[in-house]
Order: sequence, then C-alpha cells, then structure tokens
Amino acid sequence: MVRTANKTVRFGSSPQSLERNSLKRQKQLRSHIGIPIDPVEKFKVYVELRRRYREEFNAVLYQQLMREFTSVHRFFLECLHDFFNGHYAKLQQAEAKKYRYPDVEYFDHLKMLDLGCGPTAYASLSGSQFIRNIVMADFTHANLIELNKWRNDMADAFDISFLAKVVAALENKGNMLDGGYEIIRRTKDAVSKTCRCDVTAPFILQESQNDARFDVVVSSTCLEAACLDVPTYENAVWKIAQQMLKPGAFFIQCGLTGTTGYTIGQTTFDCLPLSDDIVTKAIDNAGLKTISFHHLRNQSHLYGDRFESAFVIVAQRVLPIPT
Ligand SMILES: C[S@@+](CC[C@H](N)C(=O)[O-])C[C@H]1O[C@@H](n2cnc3c(N)ncnc32)[C@H](O)[C@@H]1O
Repeated sequence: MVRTANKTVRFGSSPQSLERNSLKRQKQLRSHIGIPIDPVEKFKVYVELRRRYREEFNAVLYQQLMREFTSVHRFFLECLHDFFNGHYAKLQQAEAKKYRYPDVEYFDHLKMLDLGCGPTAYASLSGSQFIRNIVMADFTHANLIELNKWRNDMADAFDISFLAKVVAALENKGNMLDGGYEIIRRTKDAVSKTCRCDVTAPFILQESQNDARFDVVVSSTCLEAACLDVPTYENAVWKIAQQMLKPGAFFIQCGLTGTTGYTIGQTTFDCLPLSDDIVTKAIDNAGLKTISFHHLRNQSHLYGDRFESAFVIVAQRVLPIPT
C-alpha cells in the first residue's frame, strides 16, 4: 500500500481491485505529466506495471485484438513501406556506390531491431525487403514464445498473412496471397534472434545484446505502454538513441496519441497519452533529427475515443547524443 498526500493506492490482488487501482494510478500519473513524480511512488507503479505485463498480458488474445485495428496497422505499414523504399533505399544505394559495393551485398551488413515487438513481427515485414538481420525484442517471455512458434512454422502460430497481404500490395506483388506468404518467408529468414528487453531498465537489451547497435530501430505502440509518465518516456527515447543507434541510424516510432489504455480480454493496460509535442520533444532531447512525422486522424466511427491519432515518426541520429 502506498500513501500519497491525499490518496491511498493499494496494489491489490483481485482483478476488480487491480482494475480500480489501475484507473487511480492512471489519473495520478496523468496529473503528474511534465512534473517529477515522487520516486518511491513511481518505483512501485513500474514494479506493478512490469508484473502485470509478465503475468497478465495474454499474447494469444492480443493477436486477435490486432485484427480490430486493421486500418491503424495498414497506416503503419504504408509509412514503413514508404520510408524503406524511398528515403532509406536511396540513402543506402548511395552509400553502397560510395564504397563500390554491389547493393545486394551492402544490404547484408544492415541490422534492424524491432523493439517491444509483442507476439508478431508485423512491423518488420517491410524492413525485411532491405535488411536481412533483424533482432526481435520484447519484455514478456509469452510474446517471445509466440514469435518462436511463428519462426518455426508451428501449426498453432498466429497467422499474420492479413497484414502481409497489405505489404504485398504495396510492393506490387501480382498475387496478394502468394506475395504475402513470400514476404512472411523473407521476414522469417531475416529474423536472426529473439531476446528480452526492458525500455525502463538502465540497459534496454539484455546481457550480450547490451553493446548491440543497429541501422534501424523500429518500435510500434510499445513506448506509450511501457512508460506511463513523460520523464520515463523521454529517458527511454534517449537510451534508444544512446545505446542502440549507429551514427546515421534511424529510429522509427509507430504510436498512438491521446490513448489512455487498451484492453485485452478482461484486462486493461494503461498507456501514456502521448501528444505530438511530447513525441517531438523526446526526439529533440535525444539529439535525433526528425525526418518525417505522419498522422492518421482517428475516425471516431471506427475507434470511438480510444485514441486521437495514429502516428509514425522517423528520426535520425545525426549529432552526438547529449549526455
Ligand atoms: C501494445 S503492445 C505492442 C506490441 C507490438 N509492437 C504491436 O505493435 O502490436 C505493447 C508491448 O510492449 C511490451 N512492453 C511492455 N513493457 C515493456 C518494457 N518495459 N520494455 C519493453 N517492452 C515492453 C509488451 O510486452 C507488449 O508487447
């Protein structure tokens, strides 16, 4: 139990009390946005949040939830496709030329991280067109188990062909179904490992991965779920820049603004309600340069008031990271 100036927050164990306390915690944290939170209270909030992800995040039900957000995922996939086939392809082809490398071999050197990937590799479907070494990282073991089922072609693995078809259309594959399966195969071949990460820990990637640096780090709807207050969110973006981006590398965040949480089955997970200002300030503070920032405004007839907009921001490490 934690006592604050005028409230008592109990980290209860019954689902009902967890739900009630989750709402209380969310209100408390929202009222703290921008102002430092009492360190003891903040510590307990994050211990509880991580426990909930470990014990209550249902990887199988989450995959079903993904089907409800098709237009959001379509938007994320379009932005990722445009980035990789536009800005990124041109830049890498120019680099390959500079070093007199054939494009195909040059692309073999590139490495991508899908940070907080959840139980699917959907955010890597486009990147796998260019990047053949992809690390998938998530906080929960349950998600990594689902991913490994998928990598090993197991019969009960989640089928992401409904999302791969979107990418097949963007890549002008003649037959969407076959094209989708080809893209899934390409992505499975590119995934070199799955590992644990924690964006709230001092080092985001575990153990031997600590010194790993990437050409692209992509993260989809993870940071607003893992960081419930602005200073923690800013710190996570700074650590991504500092620990994981090679000079010249890109950070792509796909996210939602104005969302307070999401529900899987009977369980609601709190989120930090991001805004454009919060996102761009975190990017600036991390010493990254914004390359593009795209939005899909929520049409309330589709998603009610669950979020304000979906966004994809692409930022590049061009300057030394501030210490
Ligand atoms: C809303 S899901 C997004 C999953 C996936 N990226 C997607 O777009 O569908 C949030 C993800 O953040 C992960 N997560 C929660 N806390 C985390 C933490 N401290 N560090 C890294 N990932 C975390 C969860 O395990 C979950 O997979």
